[in-house]
Amino acid sequence: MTVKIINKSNHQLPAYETIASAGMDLRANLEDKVVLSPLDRVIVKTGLFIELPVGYEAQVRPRSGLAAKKGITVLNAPGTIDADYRGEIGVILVNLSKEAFVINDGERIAQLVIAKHERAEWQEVEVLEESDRGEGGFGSTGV
Ligand SMILES: O=c1ccn([C@H]2C[C@H](O)[C@@H](COP(=O)(O)OP(=O)(O)OP(=O)(O)O)O2)c(=O)[nH]1
Repeated sequence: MTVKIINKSNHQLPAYETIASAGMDLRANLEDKVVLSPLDRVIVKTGLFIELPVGYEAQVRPRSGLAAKKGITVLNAPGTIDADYRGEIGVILVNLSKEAFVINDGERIAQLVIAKHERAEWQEVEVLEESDRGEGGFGSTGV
């Protein structure tokens, strides 16, 4: 599929032909580096703006390497980019390690996955059909 994108960042988009993975890496678009203290969070701008067709969303997901090696993840993962959003894509990073983390301009901080989603037409009713599980949840079957 084709998705319109405006790139106001200092960095080039990856060439489509070279992307075999589900996610396109998102790079930090910063004038100065940002120091993220332990348990601190920050919205990192990407300089990217997209226009998705209705029925699609984009998900901002963590990178496993940053998470495993540095304890850096996306706080609201997966962040949702709505089809009608025309603003700049931001990444909410949180530092779950015990050391400060430096985010440099151009650093690959997250990845963006385009996904189709259902559009539900909510049918308001008084009763829901019974099921084996019923209202049990949150560990009702044991830990
Ligand atoms: O990680 C994210 C999450 C959201 N957004 C942008 C795109 C999205 O379409 C918009 C709103 O996101 P969301 O619906 O998650 O935010 P909200 O807290 O419900 O705010 P709003 O009242 O703006 O909908 O913010 C991002 O740039 N990055």
